[in-house]
Amino acid sequence: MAESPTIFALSSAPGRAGIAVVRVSGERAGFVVDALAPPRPKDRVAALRRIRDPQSAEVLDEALVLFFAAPRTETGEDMAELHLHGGPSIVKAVLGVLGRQAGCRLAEPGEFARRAFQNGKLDLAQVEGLADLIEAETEAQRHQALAQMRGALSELYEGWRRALLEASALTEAAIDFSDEGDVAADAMERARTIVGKLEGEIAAHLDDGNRGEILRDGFRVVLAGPPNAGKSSLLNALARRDAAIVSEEAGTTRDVIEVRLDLDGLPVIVSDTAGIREPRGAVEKEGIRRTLAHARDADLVLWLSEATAPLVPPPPEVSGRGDTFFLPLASKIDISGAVADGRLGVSAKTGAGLPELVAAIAQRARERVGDLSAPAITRARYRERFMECMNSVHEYMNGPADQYELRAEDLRRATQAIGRITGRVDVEDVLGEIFGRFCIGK
Ligand SMILES: Nc1nc2c(ncn2[C@@H]2O[C@H](COP(=O)(O)OP(=O)(O)OP(=O)(O)O)[C@@H](O)[C@H]2O)c(=O)[nH]1
Ligand SMILES: [K+]
Ligand SMILES: [Mg+2]
Repeated sequence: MAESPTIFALSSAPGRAGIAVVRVSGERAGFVVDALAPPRPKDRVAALRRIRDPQSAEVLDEALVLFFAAPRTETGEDMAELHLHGGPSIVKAVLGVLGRQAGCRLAEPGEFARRAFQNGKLDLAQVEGLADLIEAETEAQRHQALAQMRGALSELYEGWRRALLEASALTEAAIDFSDEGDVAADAMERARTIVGKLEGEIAAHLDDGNRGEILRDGFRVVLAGPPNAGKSSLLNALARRDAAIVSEEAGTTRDVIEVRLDLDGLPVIVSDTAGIREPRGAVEKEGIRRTLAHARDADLVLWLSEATAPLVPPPPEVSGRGDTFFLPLASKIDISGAVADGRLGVSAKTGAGLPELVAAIAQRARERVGDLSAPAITRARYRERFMECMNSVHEYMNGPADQYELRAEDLRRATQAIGRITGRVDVEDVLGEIFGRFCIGK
């Protein structure tokens, strides 16, 4: 087999910085250090070295250099790190010299993680945990991503896959002993017990109120209500900046405007929307359509109307999904004073009621996300595979038990569906999609 190219990339953020870390991975990583920064440091020991262009002998920088021998490395290959001074021209020069070394080329996005996967260092669910960890903005997101990267989901899913393999072995035994009716029936009965237990566990995992995905992607709050209720003013007060245009003219907001907040470590996305009324013109009509579409998908709709006006009844898109998704608010209580009709009163102008509102949103988000330590589905990709798995499991449980071959096929499909999540089976098709979303150097 031809030697796979040695890859390199800037792994720290681009731009001016105190330090820039360039990583190298592959069979030639050690030779690269020998050529650019001799002598090669001892395995896993940092050493200060001059970085030179081996052709011109020009000194490019003085840097900390590390060499890590395979296989105890992140990618499973030989790796080197150059901790350069973080000037863009130094980084550019060093990357240029690396590109001229035999067998070396710039890494593609996600290629370090891809090699870690291919060398069995991480499975796919762990790789996706790593991607989430890099993206994490809040504490709870970081916890969830770190647990996933360290294998919390992988262990759970592998356990289920092993149980399915055990049931498969029993079903195969039934096929082998099909002319000994008792033995075959007994094996099928034991397999059925295993699959029945699994069915319950996966059903519970699927029926999680999307809490893992909400934590990963954010709890979606939509501000809606009649025009001029003060929605944009409230958004700005929550975001503590002028994110949306405010004016006394009804129908100011047309496009949906989103701000991301960190409430108690939970990611919350608040959207300001167009006021709902009989639209005047095509643009406002489209704005209202967008408001209603967002309200239907929201985890919580804040229905805002002025404190002095009685509660305007919300459209069914807003109220139809029940109280869990709906919180009525009374705005501008600096003018009217408190309200007595059960609405939570707020003033964007004075800030009155905002701490209570923030607490109420955080409370709802916490309820939806639930126990943060229990592993939850974090991606639609996993949910889809589990639905496939469950279809086959249902076939298995409900199909005639004495049709052993058909039941064995059900289990094969169920096992394969779970295997696709962690990358145990034919995964080439999903690899590009997953690793391509990483940035270069990861
Ligand atoms: N006194 C007082 N005035 C407010 C408050 N919030 C908003 N207003 C005023 O009410 C008017 C409408 O505010 P917006 O925030 O634009 O209302 P909106 O609901 O976004 O309006 P549309 O986008 O047109 O639907 C503006 O003149 C604001 O200054 C408040 O808490 N107190
Ligand atoms: K307005
Ligand atoms: Mg507005």
